[in-house]
Amino acid sequence: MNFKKLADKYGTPLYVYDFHHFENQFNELKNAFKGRKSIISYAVKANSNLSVIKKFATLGSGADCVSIGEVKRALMAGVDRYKVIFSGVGKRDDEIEEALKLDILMINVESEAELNRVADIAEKLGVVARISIRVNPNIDPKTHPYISTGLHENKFGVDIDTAKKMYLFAKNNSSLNPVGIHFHIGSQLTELEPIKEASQIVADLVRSLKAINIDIKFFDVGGGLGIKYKDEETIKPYDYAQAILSTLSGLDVTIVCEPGRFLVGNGGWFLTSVLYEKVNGDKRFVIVDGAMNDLIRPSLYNAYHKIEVITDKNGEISKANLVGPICESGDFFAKDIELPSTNHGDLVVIHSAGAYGFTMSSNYNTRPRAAEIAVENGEDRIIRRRETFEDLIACEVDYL
Ligand SMILES: Cc1ncc(COP(=O)(O)O)c(C=O)c1O
Ligand SMILES: N[C@@H](CCCC[NH3+])C(=O)O
Repeated sequence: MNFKKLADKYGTPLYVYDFHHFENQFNELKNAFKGRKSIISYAVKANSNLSVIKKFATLGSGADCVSIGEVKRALMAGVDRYKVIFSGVGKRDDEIEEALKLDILMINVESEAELNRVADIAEKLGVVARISIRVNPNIDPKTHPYISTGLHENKFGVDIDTAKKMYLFAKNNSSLNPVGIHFHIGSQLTELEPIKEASQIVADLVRSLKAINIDIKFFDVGGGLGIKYKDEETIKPYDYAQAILSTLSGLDVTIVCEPGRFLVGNGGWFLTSVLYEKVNGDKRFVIVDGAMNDLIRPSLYNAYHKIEVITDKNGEISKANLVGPICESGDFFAKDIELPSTNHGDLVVIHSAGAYGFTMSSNYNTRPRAAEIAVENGEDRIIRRRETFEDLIACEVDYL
């Protein structure tokens, strides 16, 4: 990837995506489930650019969505409505209503109270709601606490006993059709055992539901597959699939898998340019034109992203903090890392920025968000133009 050329052509800060990487990741995971009925439903939250979703749609992907906005993005991008799932602990009535009207595969319900709302809204509309229930298996996924979701202390899903009650309620309600079951224990998972354990617990629940004539068709294992940011041992898709399949003996279910980060994380880079260097006491800072509003993962999770500096200055390498222009001390991409001495305008490439990069960006400090570029078949094209000041104030009224 010629980052310098792309930065010169489109300016910085800039997100660059390699669509071939996305395709390879998708195919590797899909092939891991070969021979079994499976749907890969891309978790749109990881990178919701319409062109990215469209790329996955053309590969046959479904979409895992967490707002009606994401559902609409998925459908606009050409995802088959019968591969769209709508999850989330706090769906509004209007979101549930719209999802039912759009006739997507299933609404993934996360509480008894929500199930009642879905039933009432479906009845009012005169439709039958296909639902799945998100089970919280109380398994420690061994990841960052902010992105752990499968423990009872997390807000997601319901415990097994509540899930059973909900399935019985759904079975006896003519506006509900319980077609699926779901779990998702966390993100950036690098250990297989917790996934297998969770899958076993949920598969056992499917068996006990079968015994009372509740026939689950979609076994949704969530997302969470981790990627290599630094030197992590990651889970191989084949081993992942085998671990899940080993829990499903005797069950005729379609496996639904909702990866986000695995598909796009390492196919994205964030490009930013050096503005200045300075030294405060004995602390060296390299200040760039990108900031925490563009890529918040280091500030929010202390996440590691590999940093590469492209410079022809032949200076010394020394420790520095790589920081942005935002008025927060938490605005950094890396702290105390070895960086070469730089010139104004040198390019800094931040790796593994394809997932939860642009989608978590904001306009803090009235900073227009970066442009996004797709690279495919040796060609680059813009898939989101850089925001302007006018874009940022477009919704503001009554100020004159
Ligand atoms: C329900 C659900 N599915 C899928 C994902 C995608 O996760 P990841 O990007 O870790 O694959 C998430 C986010 O963690 C999620 O909450
Ligand atoms: N935003 C997180 C992942 C959250 C996954 C969504 N449930 C990250 O950047 O790692």
